[in-house]
Amino acid sequence: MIELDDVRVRLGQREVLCGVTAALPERRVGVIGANGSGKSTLARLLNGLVLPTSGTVTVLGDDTRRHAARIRRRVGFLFTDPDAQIVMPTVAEDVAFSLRRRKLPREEVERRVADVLERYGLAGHADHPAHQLSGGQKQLLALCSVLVLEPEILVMDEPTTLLDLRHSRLVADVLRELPQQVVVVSHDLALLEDFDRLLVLDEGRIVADAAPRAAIGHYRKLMS
Ligand SMILES: Nc1ncnc2c1ncn2[C@@H]1O[C@H](COP(=O)(O)OP(=O)(O)OP(=O)(O)O)[C@@H](O)[C@H]1O
Repeated sequence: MIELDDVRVRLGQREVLCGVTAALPERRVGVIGANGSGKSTLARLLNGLVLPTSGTVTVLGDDTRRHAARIRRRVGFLFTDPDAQIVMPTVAEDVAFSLRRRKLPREEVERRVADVLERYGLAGHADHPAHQLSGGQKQLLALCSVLVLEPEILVMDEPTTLLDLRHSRLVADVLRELPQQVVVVSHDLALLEDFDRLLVLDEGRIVADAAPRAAIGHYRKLMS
């Protein structure tokens, strides 16, 4: 469960979020809105990467201001730019690196890494240099590196930007099947159309909060 209570975020001179309140128990929540409306900032609030200037963000019962480390362990975050997330030379090493703090036996790490790479179509690239993957493959690798940790909540900031139609569908299928709660910021309306709930942001405020059809209708009107 995620709860935002009158959250304001000021970055520099700018009020980026201006009093956002929402309780989000649904399994799949999407966030849409114009460029610069505050979507990424909202996403980053959910794992404590951004702290509210005022108001509170409560995730899995913890206030992000007080329990940032614990929240970061429980909330996986996928950035738009996978290069920001790739840290090791090869694909398999990069996924294994995510597990370094779990102190698992080497065979267990290898098994989990192989499983997740197989699941997302990267098994054939396990020993390839991570930076030589295509943009879409890098995005899948970043997803593997987050999911291997089995986070309780997954937050994704524009996860399909670099993906072709086939891989976008793969991500949509993954999101449909993942047991954990997911919050996805996206301009890819097709990805979100069967979500449980969509928030529409405009100039730092929630201007619509509804099922996808109604929320996307509101967003289209806003953009026309
Ligand atoms: N560190 C910062 N300092 C000052 N302003 C910032 C900072 N980070 C973001 N902003 C501003 O906050 C506003 C909201 O940014 P945010 O990235 O949350 O929007 P967004 O809805 O995700 O946009 P997009 O769809 O373009 O990714 C923008 O006007 C941006 O310029």
